[in-house]
Amino acid sequence: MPSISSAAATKNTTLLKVAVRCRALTEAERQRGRNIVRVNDNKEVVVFDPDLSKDYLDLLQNRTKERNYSFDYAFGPECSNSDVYRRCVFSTIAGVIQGLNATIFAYGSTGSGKTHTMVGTQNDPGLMVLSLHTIFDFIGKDNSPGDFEVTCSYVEVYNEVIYDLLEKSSGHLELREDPEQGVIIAGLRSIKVHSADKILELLNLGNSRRKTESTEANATSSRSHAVLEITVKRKQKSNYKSQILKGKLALVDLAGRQVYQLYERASETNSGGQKLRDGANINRSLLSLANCINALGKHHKKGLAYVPYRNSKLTRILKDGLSGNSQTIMVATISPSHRQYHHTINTLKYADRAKEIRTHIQKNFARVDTHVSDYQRMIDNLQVEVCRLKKELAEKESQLSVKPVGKSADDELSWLNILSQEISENVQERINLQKALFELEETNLHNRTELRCLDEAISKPEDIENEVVVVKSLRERRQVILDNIRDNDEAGADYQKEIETNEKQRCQLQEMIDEAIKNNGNRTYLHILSKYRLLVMANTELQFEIAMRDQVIHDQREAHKTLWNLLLALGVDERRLLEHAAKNGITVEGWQTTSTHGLLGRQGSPILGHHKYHLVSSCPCSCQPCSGQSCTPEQHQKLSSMSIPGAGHNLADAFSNEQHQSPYRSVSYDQPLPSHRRLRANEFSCEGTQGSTEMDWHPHDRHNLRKSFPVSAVDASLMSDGFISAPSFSPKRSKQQKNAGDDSF
Ligand SMILES: Nc1ncnc2c1ncn2[C@@H]1O[C@H](COP(=O)(O)OP(=O)(O)OP(=O)(O)O)[C@@H](O)[C@H]1O
Repeated sequence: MPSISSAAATKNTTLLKVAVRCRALTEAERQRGRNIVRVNDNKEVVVFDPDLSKDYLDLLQNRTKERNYSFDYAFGPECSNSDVYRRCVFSTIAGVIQGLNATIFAYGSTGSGKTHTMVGTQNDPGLMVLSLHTIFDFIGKDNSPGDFEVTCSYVEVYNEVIYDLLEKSSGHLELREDPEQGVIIAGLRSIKVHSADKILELLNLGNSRRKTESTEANATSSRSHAVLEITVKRKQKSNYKSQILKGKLALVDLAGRQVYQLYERASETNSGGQKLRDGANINRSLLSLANCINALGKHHKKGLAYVPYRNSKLTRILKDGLSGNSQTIMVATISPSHRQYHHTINTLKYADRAKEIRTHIQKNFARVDTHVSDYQRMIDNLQVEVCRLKKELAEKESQLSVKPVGKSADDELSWLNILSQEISENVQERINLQKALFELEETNLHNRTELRCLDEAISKPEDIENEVVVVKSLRERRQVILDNIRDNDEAGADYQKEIETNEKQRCQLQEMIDEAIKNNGNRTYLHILSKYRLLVMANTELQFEIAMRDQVIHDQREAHKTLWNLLLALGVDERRLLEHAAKNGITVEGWQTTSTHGLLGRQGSPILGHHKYHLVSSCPCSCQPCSGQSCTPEQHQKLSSMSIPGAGHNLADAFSNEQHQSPYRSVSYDQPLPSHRRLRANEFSCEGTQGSTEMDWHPHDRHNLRKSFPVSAVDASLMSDGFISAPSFSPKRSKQQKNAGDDSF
């Protein structure tokens, strides 16, 4: 399975581009209000005080609510969608053809013009439509050798559930994390397209399925967030190599409602019932987005603040666009009406903060990775097995002669469906919360390290001459770090509470199942039900393991690349290095000693041989700064002995430094485990899963995985009764996993 990875070329850090677009007053607004927004010089936005009684003196004495902002671009009511596109989007789309990622999202209050900007109308097509035309224009004009493949997907996030807008009746889709591709939506259909017209057809189809509602502020207010993703793959072949460049464009139209709808006056929405639930979920996403923008905005000014991507599906989907590999453009839309003053200022405030957000851009190249594909295959097989069991279950249900007492077959089946869905959501939520805690700990680990360094520097400042000034600035930084640690700890405590709630919910579901089994005479039926349920959980667990394992592999690959580049930069004699490596039983694949070019310009990153990979990744060795325990003396000896000529480092140090970047490993080396991550031995009592889920992880990671998936008493009793077997991981799988584990740990 070819996997796409970012090229080894240096990452270019870039700032988020922010454009503000002010539409004209609508007819209704004109009747009841007046214009208080002015756009100057295509960059500046002035919002006047809506209170006309304020005068020049108030302005001088800073008593007015007039506000002034400047952005990368500003567009007034006279500008069309194509003006916005030409000036601030077009150049970014060109990059997508070259293998770069881009994200464009519209942000603003309800009725401010997000959908108009992103989707547009027949006469004034929006950014989605214009971008697609550009992509196909570029492809049509491209004369360089290589084939293009364009695919597209379109999803909506409604009530914190993801639906495929290109499927007639899409089920719930789940998010999965891949360290190389970022967050991906599992099971999402990606359709190959050959022309812009075809995508536009799909876009229209998807838009017709999108959930909208009529509000006072907007007759067709979007109730869901929509994400259109276009992927452009370009296969390049030459005599010597073939590679795939992959650019990705995400175009996002956020749902209506205000970020701060909680404070919104009732007169503006008059919504109730189901609408309130939608509103709460829309707000959850928008609030999370606003919180992420806040955290990212201060990230570069301040210390390491935790960015709460995990708090909503939307922010998880947008994570790459907000801080990863993407050139991102935010189009903040505002209304000029004086009645919208607070919404306008709120939007502009976030747009202003977003100007500080940094992302990086680098080209994405494909490479073949059999290691990950093995796992992918396992998941696929499990999914096939789940489908088969589902079918079997449905057939069994229809044939059942003995129905559960007091319930019709239909009732029973829908009960099963609801329960399965709830169990799946419960597990997903727990995984998400556990990951959030991992990340929080990682962030605070960095903060605490910096705090220690600052304390040392404050106690003995090196710059004696400027001591007062230096110590003052160190103290300020110290305070920022302390604030971040406190904020992160608070967020951690919240996640902890959520995990407890989630556990309680799991127990309730368990009780419901226990009850049903007690009252039900049909054991064959229960056999299938329970096996099905276990398989679903096993499948989810595998996905979690894969995500974590991939993360570690990814970090190690990065470490390898860095190390080899470092060696070359230091002028190491390649031949001597290879000889030395060979003497130590280390093989380096994909390395041609005759070449005089830099390593990564030649064949991509060399893949280290099996033995070496094992050594490197299992080496949280005792040399500084690592202080782990799992490196054997021989392994450590081998790594330490590989000193780099002319440099005061050795390989072990170089790898150790990189290793600390893995969010799943570093916490466990030198920090005591927080209470929520400690093993409770009796939770992992399922005989059947032992061995099958045994992984070569750091023990703490393994414990966490197991803690996330305690096997139920019901399953255990059914197993002991011989009615069900353990989650069906085959011995082959165990072996594969073990080998893979050896490979990477
Ligand atoms: N720049 C513009 N030029 C002309 N009309 C516009 C412009 N922006 C918005 N409108 C009109 O204003 C109304 C509301 O716009 P739109 O539906 O795009 O808002 P929205 O921000 O997407 O709202 P919601 O968040 O509620 O979905 C629509 O009738 C739209 O046609």
